[in-house]
Amino acid sequence: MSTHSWITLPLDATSRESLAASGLEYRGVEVGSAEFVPFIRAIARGFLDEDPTDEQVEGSRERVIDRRLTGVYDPRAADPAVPVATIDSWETPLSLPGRRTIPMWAISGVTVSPTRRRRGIATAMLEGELRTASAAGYAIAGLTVTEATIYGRFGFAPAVYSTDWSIDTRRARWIGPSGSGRLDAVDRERLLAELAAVHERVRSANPGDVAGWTGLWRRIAGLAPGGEQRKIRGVIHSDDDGTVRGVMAYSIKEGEHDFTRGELTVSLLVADGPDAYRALWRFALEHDLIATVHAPLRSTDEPLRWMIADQRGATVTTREHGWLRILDVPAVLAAREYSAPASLVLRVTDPLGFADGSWRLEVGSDGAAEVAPVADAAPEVTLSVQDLSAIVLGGVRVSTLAAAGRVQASASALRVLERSFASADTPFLSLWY
Ligand SMILES: CC(=O)SCCNC(=O)CCNC(=O)[C@H](O)C(C)(C)COP(=O)(O)OP(=O)(O)OC[C@H]1O[C@@H](n2cnc3c(N)ncnc32)[C@H](O)[C@@H]1OP(=O)(O)O
Repeated sequence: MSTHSWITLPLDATSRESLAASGLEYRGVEVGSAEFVPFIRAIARGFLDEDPTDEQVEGSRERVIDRRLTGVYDPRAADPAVPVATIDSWETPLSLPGRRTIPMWAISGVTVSPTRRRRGIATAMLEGELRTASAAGYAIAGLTVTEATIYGRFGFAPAVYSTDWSIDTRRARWIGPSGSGRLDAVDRERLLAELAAVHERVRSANPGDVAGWTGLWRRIAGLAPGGEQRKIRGVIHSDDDGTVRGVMAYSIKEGEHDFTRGELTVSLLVADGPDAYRALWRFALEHDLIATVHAPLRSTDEPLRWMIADQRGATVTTREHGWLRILDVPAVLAAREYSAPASLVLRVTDPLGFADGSWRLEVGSDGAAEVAPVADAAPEVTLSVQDLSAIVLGGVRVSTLAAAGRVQASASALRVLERSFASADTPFLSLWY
């Protein structure tokens, strides 16, 4: 059984009391306990999934083995063993500009029963998570979302955007350079191992990325129970020395009335270097009988755009994806690397208090920052914790937020902040967590 320190942290007393005032119990759930099965069934109900089979419930033990599971129970409910609300959380390294990482409090599995919605249960759980994380010394929290309307009120903001690609293969036509190395089809067990290994090697170069986990790799590799897992196929790219440099999990939908109109969906493509990146994309785009390639959750800055003859052959939609919430301003700002010197006082507003205050940011020519609270200096930049969380990876420009009326600063302060916060690596999060 897992013994990670975050799993055994006490439940937040304020949330426990506020839920108790409504007759609800706030309880931790152990993965090995009898409460686990109804907990997983409640999550499935909350996410509008089918009621999971026993095999799927068992499979999900591995998915959440490292997580802190918390349920809200109503003793008067028809079945009081089924929580009326769920949430799970765990520590994961968050990649920051400069190939640094910081421990992040990741949150997932937020559901409230449709019979108990809009009574403040999610608020109690989320504020409880933030207080627990902050008290335990976590400087930042993060999540990916079902709806972009839920988490702003808790201080979260999108810091990583993603793109979904739909490529007409004949029109787009591959014109990229060929690289060295070779491609091999692999079975799903090997696919799982290579997805985990290559992603682990490259994630620090992608600000906003987090560590994967076994249950995730099993699902992406087609080894989780249920669904259309047997459709998943895998291909790896090895360099001339035989080292695996890239891996792609994909599935194919056969053309129904015309065999040449098949569709290939890239569920995950991870490349450690340009040769693997090129070879895997070329494999997808030049696959026989494939008219359309779908690739969700790609970067906003894919070199692929420049490797096709007709950029309009690819329909690319952009969406917010990775949401962050700063809890400790000095710790987060000092953890990343900066692109240019800066000396500014930032006034950060935070209705929940964690990040509220005035902070002097001093960035030296070495790209390192020192951050300290200041009591009496006039702020040069005033922004909310949401806005600071949005810009912290360098993927959202502070001048964009200022133009949107969200950040107040002089033009010169904005320029300094923007140059300093720019990241050489584009933020990229290829996973849902
Ligand atoms: C990280 C993740 O797990 S993302 C997954 C989120 N979960 C889902 O999408 C599953 C389906 N939805 C649900 O289970 C619930 O509707 C939840 C969890 C989103 C919200 O739970 P509730 O207990 O109803 O939220 P709660 O009552 O605390 O609402 C707090 C505030 O958020 C607002 N709110 C809640 N849900 C939404 C929403 N989906 N869109 C917009 N506003 C919302 C409420 O109106 C309320 O606003 P107010 O404070 O101004 O009155």
